[in-house]
Amino acid sequence: MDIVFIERLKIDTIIGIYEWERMVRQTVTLDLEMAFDNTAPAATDKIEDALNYKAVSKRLIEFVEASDFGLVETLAERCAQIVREEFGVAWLRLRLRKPGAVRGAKAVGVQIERGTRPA
Ligand SMILES: Nc1nc2c(c(=O)[nH]1)N=C([C@H](O)[C@@H](O)CO)CN2
Repeated sequence: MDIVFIERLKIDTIIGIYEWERMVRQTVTLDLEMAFDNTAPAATDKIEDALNYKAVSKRLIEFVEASDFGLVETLAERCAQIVREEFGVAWLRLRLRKPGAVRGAKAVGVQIERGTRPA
């Protein structure tokens, strides 16, 4: 199985369950591993045949910047849904970090896997 990945995509958004968190934008980061058969783009050298990581990144930035969820779980789930449905990704692993949310921790967050992992 091939993977196309995006590492530490930084996005500012409204996220959090506390009152103060509804009033300031905080940074989250996204790591994505997306299953994709890269044999076609490798053979044609055409971006149309590839899973375009720039296009995925732009779409997620647009979505996350406009969102205002309470839980990181909800935001992660919605991002995974967009990638799977709009970019035809059969399986993905997504890690959403919220740096600085807990004193003493470098980051907190969630990691989810969705879809069926190809052989
Ligand atoms: N499992 C979760 N726990 C917590 C979340 C969350 O989104 N998922 N959020 C918070 C607060 O918003 C926190 O990030 C502020 O410090 C607490 N626990």
